[in-house]
Amino acid sequence: MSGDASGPNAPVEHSVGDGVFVVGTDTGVGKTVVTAGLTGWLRERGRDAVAVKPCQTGHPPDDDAGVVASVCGTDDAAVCLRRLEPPLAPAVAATETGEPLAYDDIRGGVTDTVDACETAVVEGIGGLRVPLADGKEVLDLVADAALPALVVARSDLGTLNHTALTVRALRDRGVPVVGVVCNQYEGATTAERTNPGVIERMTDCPVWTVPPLDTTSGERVVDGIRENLPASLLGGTAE
Ligand SMILES: Nc1ncnc2c1ncn2[C@@H]1O[C@H](COP(=O)(O)OP(=O)(O)OP(=O)(O)O)[C@@H](O)[C@H]1O
Ligand SMILES: C[C@H](N)[C@H](N)CCCCCC(=O)O
Ligand SMILES: [Mg+2]
Repeated sequence: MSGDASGPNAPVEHSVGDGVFVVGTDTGVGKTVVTAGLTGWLRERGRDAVAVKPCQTGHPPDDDAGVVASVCGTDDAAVCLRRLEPPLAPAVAATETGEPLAYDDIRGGVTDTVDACETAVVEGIGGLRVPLADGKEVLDLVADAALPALVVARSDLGTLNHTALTVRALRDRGVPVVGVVCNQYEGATTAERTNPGVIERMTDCPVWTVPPLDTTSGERVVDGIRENLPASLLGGTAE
């Protein structure tokens, strides 16, 4: 694996078998693509895996649960607990529209869904410090969900800072970090090629790279996650 990243066969300290919170260093880094591919991979292994979007803003056109359902070929693979139209942080979107948005309702919906399925793949909203509701942020929901976190990051210059800050914030709240995915990795620059190894040394996390994928094909998205993340990540009797 180029970039000194951990290989697809690397052992992991934390698996996603009992659920995982897919968090990002920012909005638009690839949380949904990774969530969709991981959920599809778990389901093809026979796991009762369901992706959970706690609150979708910018809806429509943004529809992360719909993307996961399309990749997995079934609406049963994803659930969206709340939708808001403004393409903003949830707390800001709710203020703009005057709609009520209660943190306890969001947290309760997430924990209910986590309890109701074998493997919940919960996707964050933007990055960790995004205002969610009632003065709480996405990071509070991650901590309350009591799941390990998988961090999705950009691969290019600038990601060292964002990724190290994100991992530090998770660990300061006692959230185990499964690893880091450097997404849309092409290795086209010295920064890209060195970033995975530097992130591993900065965070003591395994780092995997996922290349640009054909996101028009659900199969290619699942293939792209299965081929670049370790099977040990799935936990249980992963082959
Ligand atoms: N590995 C990849 N290969 C090709 N395109 C990708 C890849 N990862 C993400 N994308 C594209 O980049 C854009 C942003 O990805 P995505 O929607 O997954 O980000 P996100 O972190 O979930 O964003 P948000 O914060 O809005 O939920 C999308 O158009 C997606 O199809
Ligand atoms: C609109 C789209 N659904 C995005 N996921 C919303 C992300 C809010 C990010 C807020 C911020 O960090 O400035
Ligand atoms: Mg998303």
